[in-house]
Amino acid sequence: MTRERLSRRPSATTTMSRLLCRADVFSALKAFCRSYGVAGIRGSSGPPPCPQKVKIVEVGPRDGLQNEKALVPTQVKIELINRLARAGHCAVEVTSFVSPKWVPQMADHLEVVQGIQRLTGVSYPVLTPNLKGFQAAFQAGCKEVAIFGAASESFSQKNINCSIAESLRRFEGVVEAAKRVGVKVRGYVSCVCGCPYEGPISPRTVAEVARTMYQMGCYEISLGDTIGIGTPGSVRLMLEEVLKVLPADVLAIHCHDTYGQALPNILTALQMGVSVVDASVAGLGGCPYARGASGNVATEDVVYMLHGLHIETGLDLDKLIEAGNYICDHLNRQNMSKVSQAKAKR
Ligand SMILES: CC(C)(COP(=O)([O-])OP(=O)([O-])OC[C@H]1O[C@@H](n2cnc3c(N)ncnc32)[C@H](O)[C@@H]1OP(=O)([O-])[O-])[C@@H](O)C(=O)NCCC(=O)NCCSC(=O)C[C@@](C)(O)CC(=O)[O-]
Repeated sequence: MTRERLSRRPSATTTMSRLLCRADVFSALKAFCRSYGVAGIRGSSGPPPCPQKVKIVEVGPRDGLQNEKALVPTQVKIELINRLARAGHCAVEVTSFVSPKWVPQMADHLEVVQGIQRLTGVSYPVLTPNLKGFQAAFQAGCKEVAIFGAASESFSQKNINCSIAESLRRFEGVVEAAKRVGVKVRGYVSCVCGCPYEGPISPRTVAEVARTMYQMGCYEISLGDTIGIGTPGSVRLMLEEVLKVLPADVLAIHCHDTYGQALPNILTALQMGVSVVDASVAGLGGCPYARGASGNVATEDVVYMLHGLHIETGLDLDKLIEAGNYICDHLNRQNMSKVSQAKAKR
């Protein structure tokens, strides 16, 4: 070994202090992981139990656009949906068959479902709050619908103008009608980590509403942190309760990013066995009846994280970014995806 290389070697004391320093950081990380129940730091509790494949349900054209102030032209919505399907999505939620007085942005639901180019293997669910919405969606050729309930009484009243119990009665009618004609039904439960009107929501209520909707006949229950208030800690507590009554493989997680917690919350759900994630291209979104709700987690950011974890999504990130930029150009608004922003600067 040359003198120069020898002189670059750290002394035994330096090496020891570096190791000690690393040991401190490592045990701090392990303590953090234990207290927040995050597996995956080697030496704590083994490798992260994340699924190898994750299904992403793209909700941008519905959840993303329902809150836009200016009406988005129908042709732009159709082009967005087609681009999202071509990016590799297997599920794109396209619109809502709700009252146009309540959500004017979704009033063109019929034109949207009839205008899109349907790709084989892709499902195009729509929201239906009641039988009227279901019948219109079915007549328009929809093969999958979603009913949307809540774990908060106040939110249920504000969003669909009825109590939780009444909403469940209405949903029963929708699910029965759907079963008769072979239409698949997905269920949403909103406010699973908190409500904009009531504050904290009991995980037991979330579990109860989720179980009732599943037993009714929904094939999957999407748990919505409507105002993005959850943290990995509260998401874990909520999921622990839901997992007492439903298996992880019938659950999806639906996170808004109001407090910047969406990605860690999703990771927590994945580590608890959930393998379906709702996301919205370019981070569009918010609920018109949830004051303070910001956009959903950006699909591009979820895909970047999942691919970084070697988890398959079937999505082409570049095409997704192009779809996000396409809609942001039309809306004349900033793309909220951190990944798209970073790539734009390179
Ligand atoms: C549920 C209703 C209709 C009740 O609203 P209502 O006023 O109680 O309904 P109604 O039965 O008394 O009827 C009133 C009028 O609405 C019409 N109507 C009745 N039903 C329909 C229908 N399906 N489609 C079209 N029109 C309908 C009906 O025909 C009548 O028309 P009018 O006689 O006045 O001309 C209303 O509250 C509504 O449309 N709410 C939708 C709210 C909404 O879409 N919110 C956003 C989606 S939820 C969300 O974003 C959260 C989620 C899913 O992403 C997950 C998360 O983040 O947590």
